[in-house]
Amino acid sequence: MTAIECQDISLKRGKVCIFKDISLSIKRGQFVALIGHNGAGKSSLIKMLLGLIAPSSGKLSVLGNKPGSAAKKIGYLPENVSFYENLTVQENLNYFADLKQVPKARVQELIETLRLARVSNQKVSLCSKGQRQRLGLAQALLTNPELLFLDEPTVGLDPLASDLMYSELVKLKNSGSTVVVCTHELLLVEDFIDRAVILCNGVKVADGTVRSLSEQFDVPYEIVSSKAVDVARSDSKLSAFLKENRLFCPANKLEKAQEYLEGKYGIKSVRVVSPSLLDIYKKAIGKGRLQ
Ligand SMILES: Nc1ncnc2c1ncn2[C@@H]1O[C@H](COP(=O)(O)OP(=O)(O)OP(=O)(O)O)[C@@H](O)[C@H]1O
Repeated sequence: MTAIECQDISLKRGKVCIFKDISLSIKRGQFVALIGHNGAGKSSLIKMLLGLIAPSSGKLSVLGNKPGSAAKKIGYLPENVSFYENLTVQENLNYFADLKQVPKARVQELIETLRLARVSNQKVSLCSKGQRQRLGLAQALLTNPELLFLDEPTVGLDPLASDLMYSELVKLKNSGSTVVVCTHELLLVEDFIDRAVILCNGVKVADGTVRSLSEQFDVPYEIVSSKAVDVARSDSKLSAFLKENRLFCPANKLEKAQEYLEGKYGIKSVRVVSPSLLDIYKKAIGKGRLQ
């Protein structure tokens, strides 16, 4: 079952083409990062999937419906979330819970889970950035959404607060929901996602798992083993992978190289480090900018 299906969607504003011919299919239960440079079109794409803006051309469906028609099943944490500043954290959540016809017990549950209990009776105007973001997440999670969009949710958060946010998102994903997060924090997000979609100048330049993107953009894995580095120096099958005394192996040759190291040299269970999303991003964006 797909959560999001886009076919050749384009968005124009006047003469400006914000994005062009984007096709995207996201399965239910996937955790997807939408990444790209400033102005690449990420927020516009999310707004379109929420039904807040209409595409200029192309077809799209969200949870099997027209965007905007399954609002109760969809959560959204915008980039700049706003609240009733003179109401407390709890009063704000109660207000949104009433609007969305959600029982108050859910508000209490989220206050506990997202560690907002200490500030639940504090006015939002007095909340810190991190507390506001957690409140934003609580608001987005009120209906236990089947699909959740988050636009730069961890900007300005301390490392533990970011980690808490992503842990909650993984829990939501593990319960079967689809999570789409738009972010610049590649180092932070790479451990949590199933897949990355990279936009550049309004064009989708990459889409896949870290493994598949590593193959597509030729960003190698590293085999971290001093024994393997030693044997590679005098083995013509491995020496091409040596770079400054480190062993970098293309994704599509990784298993073969490991079998070879074990079979020929008895070097077992080497540590393998996958390429970072940042390295993949640099290559993908480099190619995208040349198009
Ligand atoms: N209503 C509009 N009219 C004209 N141009 C627009 C409009 N809305 C957005 N844009 C332009 O579309 C492009 C994409 O904007 P968008 O906010 O989607 O980018 P983004 O990838 O989310 O950027 P950032 O990472 O900076 O948040 C930008 O160049 C922006 O100036």
